[in-house]
Amino acid sequence: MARAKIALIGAGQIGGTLAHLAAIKELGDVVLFDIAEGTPQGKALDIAESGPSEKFDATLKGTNSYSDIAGADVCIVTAGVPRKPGMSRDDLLGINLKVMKAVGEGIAANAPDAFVICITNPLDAMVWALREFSGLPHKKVVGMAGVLDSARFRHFLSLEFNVSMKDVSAFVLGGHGDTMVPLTRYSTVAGIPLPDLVEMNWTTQEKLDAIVQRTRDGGAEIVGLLKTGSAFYAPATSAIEMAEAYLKDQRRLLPCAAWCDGEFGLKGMYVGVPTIIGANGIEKVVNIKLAKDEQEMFNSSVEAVKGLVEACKGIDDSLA
Ligand SMILES: NC(=O)C1=CN([C@@H]2O[C@H](COP(=O)(O)OP(=O)(O)OC[C@H]3O[C@@H](n4cnc5c(N)ncnc54)[C@H](O)[C@@H]3O)[C@@H](O)[C@H]2O)C=CC1
Ligand SMILES: O=C([O-])CC(=O)C(=O)O
Repeated sequence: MARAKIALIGAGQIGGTLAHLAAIKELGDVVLFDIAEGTPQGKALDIAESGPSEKFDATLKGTNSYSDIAGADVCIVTAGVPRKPGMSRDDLLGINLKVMKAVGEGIAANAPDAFVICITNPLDAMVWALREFSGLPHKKVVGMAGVLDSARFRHFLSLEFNVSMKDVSAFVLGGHGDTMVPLTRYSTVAGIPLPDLVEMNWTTQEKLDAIVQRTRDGGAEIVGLLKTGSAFYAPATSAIEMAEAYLKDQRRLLPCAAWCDGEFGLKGMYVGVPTIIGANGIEKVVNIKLAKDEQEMFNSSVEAVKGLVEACKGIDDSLA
């Protein structure tokens, strides 16, 4: 069987890391696309030259031409601009919206059957705009954020409980911004929900609240440390987890920014919810029951995302 083709739109920090991970995991042949001349070609060659040591079978091609992504099975979009210290993700909306238009049209013309994973910020509004510009089916266009936010939550919890990250599961829903909703009730250590662990005196409510806040601020913490850009290793790993679920029809249950039309009482919008990813893309949005306080937090996150989508419509008439 021919290898899968993975197109990476944007060959910056995340794009390069995605290419490296896709090759090492032998998910398929990789095409790195960017408007910057030389960058995708240089990164593709550099990663290809790691192949003899790493012993992977995958070709890597860098390009500035959309025609090279023709027939891609998966497109992962990181094209655009990251934030710097002092900025919010929402400050990127105007500049990255224009990028989504070009990328959406490029994917529609060259890889209309692909499963498209958007990473560009502000995530929930950008995945919505990318879907609108590309015209691809909603179940084939999804945003990466919940896997990353949940991974950060899991990491911080594993430090607090001094247990393996493998035994910590967590769910972060809502928009990928300050209003994201880490769900403590649905997060566990080896199946034991976090509120029970507080009752067992394994941690305190204050410590748990601080971990929840650190999770919400997880992106900004890294931006503050790096100063010149934002996180890229964990974001790339998270998107690869989603791409692998699609390519291998794993039916993973992962939190993603997915199109909700009826689920969670929403009428046609993208926001972070639990999904099943398999060979058809988003196979299902898993409509979990939220407690009153969780629903209130989710509602305010939904309102924040709706505000960003309205802002996109105000900038680009074709989206209105
Ligand atoms: N959803 C999430 O959880 C996360 C989202 N991000 C976002 O991902 C995006 C990318 O981050 P990095 O890779 O660190 O940025 P980067 O600046 O290293 O790379 C972005 C690349 O996009 C390219 N680019 C710009 N306009 C383009 C266009 N029209 N077509 C093709 N390529 C274009 C640039 O030349 C650059 O190489 C940012 O918007 C960032 O905020 C970052 C981390 C997590
Ligand atoms: O914080 C940022 O700007 C990048 C991002 O979305 C993250 O790392 O969660």
